[in-house]
Amino acid sequence: MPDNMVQLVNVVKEFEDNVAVNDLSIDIRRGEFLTLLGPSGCGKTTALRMIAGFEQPTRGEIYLDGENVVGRPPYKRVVNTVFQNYALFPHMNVAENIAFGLKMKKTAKAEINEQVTRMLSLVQLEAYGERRPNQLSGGQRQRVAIARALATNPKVLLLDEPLGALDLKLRKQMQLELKHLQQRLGITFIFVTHDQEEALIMSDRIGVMHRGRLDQLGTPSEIYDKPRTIFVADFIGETNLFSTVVTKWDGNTAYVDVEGCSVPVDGTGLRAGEAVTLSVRPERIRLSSQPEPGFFYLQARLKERIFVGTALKTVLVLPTGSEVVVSEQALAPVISEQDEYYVTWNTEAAVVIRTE
Ligand SMILES: Nc1ncnc2c1ncn2[C@@H]1O[C@H](COP(=O)(O)OP(=O)(O)OP(=O)(O)O)[C@@H](O)[C@H]1O
Repeated sequence: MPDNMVQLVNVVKEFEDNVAVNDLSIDIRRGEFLTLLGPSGCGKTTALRMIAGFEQPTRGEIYLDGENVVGRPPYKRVVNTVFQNYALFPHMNVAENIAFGLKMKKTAKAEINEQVTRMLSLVQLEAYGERRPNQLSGGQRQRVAIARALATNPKVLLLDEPLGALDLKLRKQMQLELKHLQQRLGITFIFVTHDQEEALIMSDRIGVMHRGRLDQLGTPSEIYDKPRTIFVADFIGETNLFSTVVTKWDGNTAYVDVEGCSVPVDGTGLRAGEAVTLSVRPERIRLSSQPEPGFFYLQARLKERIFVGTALKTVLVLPTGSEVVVSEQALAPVISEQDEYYVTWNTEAAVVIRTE
């Protein structure tokens, strides 16, 4: 049994003169919750539709459970899809909706009934079998859509922005529900979203897509803490980017110039004269009213302080006019309000991104 449940090998999808997916290679493990994350138009839905069989790749191969499925229609693949708009049949009740795929497969009636009961209980809708979709809330409809997709026992469930139509509170609740459901079932989920927080919360691994390509594949903490491209650093969470040059290198530590100040960074793989970008998360920057002894500092002018519930965000302006954002826990002792501040950070807080 291959370890990888889904494999895309150099997959390209062209629509007339538009390249929607560009040389995408990705291995998705058995039982994994993998999210394809990226802004609108980056190609994530097209990638999912090719795995489902609704689109065929222009070039490249797609393997499901070890078998090349290019050219095979959706109903002959071991996958099922849940869409954002539920796509439930309005004239059928919940139980009939869930039974639909099994009926098409000519499953025996007793077995269908058993499976429908199992699925209703899985999504906690035991009492709703007789209802029509228009008698359900948005969250309940989406649970029916998930139950319907799981009823035929697919090896892979594909989910295309399935929580997009729900309000924020319900969406957060469903994120955890779906994650727990996936853990209980142990089947592979491939989830598509443009919401980075949703991806961080739910996924075992995230593939960040940008202009049809996979920019980075990693665990949520790898993607957040060690972004490999400027796009990933900027798209996931909030960050401060400083584009700079390595001025000095002594083996372990390199020094880069930020606003005329020599700032130490991890020197691994760098060389003097190389152009790099530093990414420093707002919560990793320290703000003080005096320079901290033993640390480099950048002097900055206060622009505004914004209270965002759990955090206090401070926007400062550096001498060259660029801005830096610092985020502190709202409960942390607030230093007195003044016009000038000093900002610094620990060496390991700055992620060095090599500029290509
Ligand atoms: N059937 C099609 N014909 C022509 N172009 C298409 C077709 N489907 C998608 N595209 C184009 O391919 C690119 C990728 O689209 P895709 O829907 O995969 O992006 P996405 O990342 O899922 O975006 P969204 O979140 O907005 O759905 C876009 O430029 C889109 O316009």
